[in-house]
Amino acid sequence: MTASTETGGRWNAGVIPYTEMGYWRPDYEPKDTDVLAAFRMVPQEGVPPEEAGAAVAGESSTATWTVVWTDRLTAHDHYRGKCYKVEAVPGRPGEFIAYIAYDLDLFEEGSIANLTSSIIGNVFGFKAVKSLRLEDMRIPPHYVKTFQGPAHGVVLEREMLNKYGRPLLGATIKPKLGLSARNYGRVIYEGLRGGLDFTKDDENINSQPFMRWRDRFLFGMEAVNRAQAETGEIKGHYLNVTAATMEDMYERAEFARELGSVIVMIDLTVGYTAIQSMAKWARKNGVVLHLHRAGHSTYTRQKSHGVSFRVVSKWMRLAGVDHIHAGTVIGKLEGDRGSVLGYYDTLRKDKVEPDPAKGLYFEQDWVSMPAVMPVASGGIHAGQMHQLLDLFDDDVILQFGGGTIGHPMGIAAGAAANRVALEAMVKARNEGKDLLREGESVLKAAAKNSRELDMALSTWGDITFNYASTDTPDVVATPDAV
Ligand SMILES: O=C(COP(=O)(O)O)[C@H](O)[C@H](O)COP(=O)(O)O
Ligand SMILES: [Mg+2]
Repeated sequence: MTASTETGGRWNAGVIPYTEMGYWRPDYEPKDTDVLAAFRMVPQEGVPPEEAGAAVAGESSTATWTVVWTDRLTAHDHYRGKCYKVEAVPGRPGEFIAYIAYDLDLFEEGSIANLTSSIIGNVFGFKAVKSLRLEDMRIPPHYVKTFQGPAHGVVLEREMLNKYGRPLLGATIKPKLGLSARNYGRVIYEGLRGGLDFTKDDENINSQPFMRWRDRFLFGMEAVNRAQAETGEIKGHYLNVTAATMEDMYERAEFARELGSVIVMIDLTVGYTAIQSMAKWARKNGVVLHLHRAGHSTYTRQKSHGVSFRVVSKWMRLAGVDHIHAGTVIGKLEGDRGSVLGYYDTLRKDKVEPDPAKGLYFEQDWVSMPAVMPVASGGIHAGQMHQLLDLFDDDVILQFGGGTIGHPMGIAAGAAANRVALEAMVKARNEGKDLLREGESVLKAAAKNSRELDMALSTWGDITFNYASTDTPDVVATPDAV
């Protein structure tokens, strides 16, 4: 391979191509213990795809831009990332998928920070590629087993809550910012007594001048306790403990636990190490850990550059969260059906098969690591209950912020509308009804006995966020069958 030295200086003119440094290995058979990655790449003009793939493999493992004296002081072939296949993406000229295998020895056990510093450390700024997207990874069981995984997981969470056989219901308190702690507590109480299982702080509620965290926790837990006493059900409010330092986060989480909260919340913005620390704290203290994926769209939304959310989902299951926002398909935020269902499979199944329609490139065996409860949230309402149950089945939290707190009859009525719609739909599903064909009539029949649901349907029944579907589906490449 000499083409990359003939590119007039655009890429590595005059230096040894990565293909010749041992990073292009079409003969290589990935081992069961290898970490595998599928990168979508658009090579720079004049850079052959094999050279671009080899460059990505090199920079994400051992290489620098030239051969160094010290290479031979290591078991170099063992440590090199190996690009073993490059495939053109059908119908997308100039786009390729590079498959790279990394030996397990390249990674520290149980560390997302270390895994990501390797795989996405420098390569996304590399001149060999115009753009690069990490589409999927295969984490071998040997590496999976070095992570704690979800603090509790779906099965244990249901035991803690004593709630089975249906999705859980939640709501994000709105307006996002500005409520005083006492009024905030009132909204929580109304939502929970009306029929929700959970209410939730929003991603940007931390400890602002209008409501400090301690007051939010006190009024919030008073509301939870009152609603529990009244309904006889276990309820929770996700107390967001996101803060500037680990010390602050631990202090807030400890206080939440002392007040008897079953759940605390963090944002993805706190970083991988902080997430892993909080997952350990959550398991040790018997408190469910909710993760809001705040900030993810900055690098997950573009289809040609960044990191797919299916990879972030994998990292977060390893890191140990119990809940993660994973999309709605039919709500206000982007996410095509195939890809979103792929995220849900990644979070919930024990063995995930490769599936091009869901953007899943590799088989992923979680070797009994507990499942993460996905959260469908963002612009959904009671009128979509049949679609939501059909899409996501039982192990999901359906979260309605505006769709509870915007109800014309009040917050408790908004919560009741969601609970009635959900229970009617679960019953219909259990009786064998086809949710997509018969769901709307089931909802209308249930609304005859519920003024709250009737009002929700007449207020929001016709709302569909069609503009969400203008996003390009996230699925185009042929998946690898390893
Ligand atoms: O505040 C909301 C939803 O409010 P509402 O229900 O009023 O639209 C959440 O932050 C979004 O769900 C985040 O998005 P995602 O869940 O996709 O990460
Ligand atoms: Mg929000």
